[in-house]
Amino acid sequence: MDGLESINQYVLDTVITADSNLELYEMVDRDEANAPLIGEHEPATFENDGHRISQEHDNAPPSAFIWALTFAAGISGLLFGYEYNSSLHCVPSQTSLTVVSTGVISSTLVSIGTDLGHPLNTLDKSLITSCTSLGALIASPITSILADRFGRRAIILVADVLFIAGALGQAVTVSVPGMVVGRTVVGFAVGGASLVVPLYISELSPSASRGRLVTLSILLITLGQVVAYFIGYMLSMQSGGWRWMVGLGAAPAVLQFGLMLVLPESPRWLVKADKTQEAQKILRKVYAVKVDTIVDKVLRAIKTEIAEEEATRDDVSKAVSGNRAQVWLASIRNRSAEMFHVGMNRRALTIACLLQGLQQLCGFNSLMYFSATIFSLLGFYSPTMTSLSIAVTNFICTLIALLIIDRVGRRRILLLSVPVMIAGLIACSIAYECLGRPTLGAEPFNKTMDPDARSPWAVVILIAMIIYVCGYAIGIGNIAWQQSELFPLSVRSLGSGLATATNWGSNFVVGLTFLPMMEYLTPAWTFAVYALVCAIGWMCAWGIYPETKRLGLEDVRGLLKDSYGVQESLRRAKIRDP
Ligand SMILES: O[C@H]1[C@H](O)[C@@H](O)[C@H](O)[C@@H](O)[C@H]1O
Repeated sequence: MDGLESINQYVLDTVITADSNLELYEMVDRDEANAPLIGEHEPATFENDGHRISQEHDNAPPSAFIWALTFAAGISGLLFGYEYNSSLHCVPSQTSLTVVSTGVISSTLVSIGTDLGHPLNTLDKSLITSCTSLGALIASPITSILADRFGRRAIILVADVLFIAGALGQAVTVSVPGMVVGRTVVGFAVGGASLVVPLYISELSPSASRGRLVTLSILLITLGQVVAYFIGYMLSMQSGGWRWMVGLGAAPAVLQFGLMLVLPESPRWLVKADKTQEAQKILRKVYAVKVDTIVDKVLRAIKTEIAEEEATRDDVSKAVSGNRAQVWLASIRNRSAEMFHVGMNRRALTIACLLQGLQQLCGFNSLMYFSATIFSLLGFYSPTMTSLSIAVTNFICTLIALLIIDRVGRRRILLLSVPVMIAGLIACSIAYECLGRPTLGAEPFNKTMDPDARSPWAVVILIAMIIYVCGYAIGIGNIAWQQSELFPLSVRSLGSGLATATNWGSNFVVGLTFLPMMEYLTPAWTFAVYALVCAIGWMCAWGIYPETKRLGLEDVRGLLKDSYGVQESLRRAKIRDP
């Protein structure tokens, strides 16, 4: 047995023979902290008993407790999808493109009309539709800091209160400023929840089902979007139906608030907050085990990670003194410095921002929100139903992603699905071109087509859009939200917050540029630009996104220590999944 093997053996022995007595963890000293963790750094560990233990556990299905917890936390996703979509159903968009289509059956299902004191002008409409994304953009980095200080669960509870206040505020408002305030409050809730829910779920999930469980919360976003269509459609005949539409968002938030009161905090956050006993209790429920071997292993890995982080922090940052606020501010400064100065954290941030940027800059949301308009311009009899097919496809394909993500792997799914998106976009672009510029080109882009004169190319566009949505939903639509697993505990919340802000920032940019691009660049070129964005994103992901399926959260950082670890991750994935 050489030196390395004996260290591994030592680690294994400690893990295998450890009883549940937590004093063991108080013994984590520097030497132990330096030893490679099971599954980390050294390939040899994958062939020994440690791997067997972890595989046995890995293959066990997630416990009923963790499914229930994920559903409860995922209600935020439902709210995110529903609330975000509902404003787009209530407010006609600001350009002639939609104004014309409202005359047909438009994406504007339940219109505000003059209910806010006067007919909405362009500025009102822009403010109402954009303040939610802006609120989310501001809230996500701030929330990331608060989630470290107060815990993940506390943030979900606060987000629920904001969802309720924002939804009710919008439902009763009689003025445009009131609506803008309501939507901004909802934006804060969406920003906070979209960051913290995947973070909370990934910190609670067993490694082997982490991908699936995080994807469940994304599935609920897509369900929220479908529900928004249905409710909008059902309320479209009633005057003031929009008030019900936005106000209904409060109901799931009340339910989630109640559920979250009885659900536990993230065990990783608890260990960091020196509440190891509590963390151990939660992990036992998560893994549904009577014997503590796996629970001990996970706890030990978390403790070791924290010990390693402490050891690498310089003395100046450790020696912060002053009142509580000063210490807190200093710790935020230190964490930000750690985020950007430590290579492994910087690499994690680059990957996470790349994926979130790609998720939005590929144009998906604008295409989805304006699909009814586009379909009415293309001469479909029922554009609302046609665009509902897009939302339903998004939901079904996210469900497929949920079923395969932990088996096929994030990287592989992403690299296979982005080309499908590109194919769909190029087909859309060509079909628009073939449809002929005089009808849908730069000048009369907003001219509605007579259904009887509908060209077969319109059907090609519908099919191509569905292909694009399939690629999106199976891949980047949910893979970007696996972001939290890339970061070590000390910067996990901050890193996820910055990546989430990249998502909302890009969402905002696409929202602003989509319609001008459609009008001035023509639809064909707009689709071509999105295809180019996807191609660039694919190349970057191919170069820097490692495979993380089934790796423990504490193991992922080992991959990014000295490089992006793509080759190493593929080698490990092969060993884990021969
Ligand atoms: O992951 C979600 C999901 O794919 C939604 O359908 C989309 O609207 C969101 O922007 C995205 O973040």
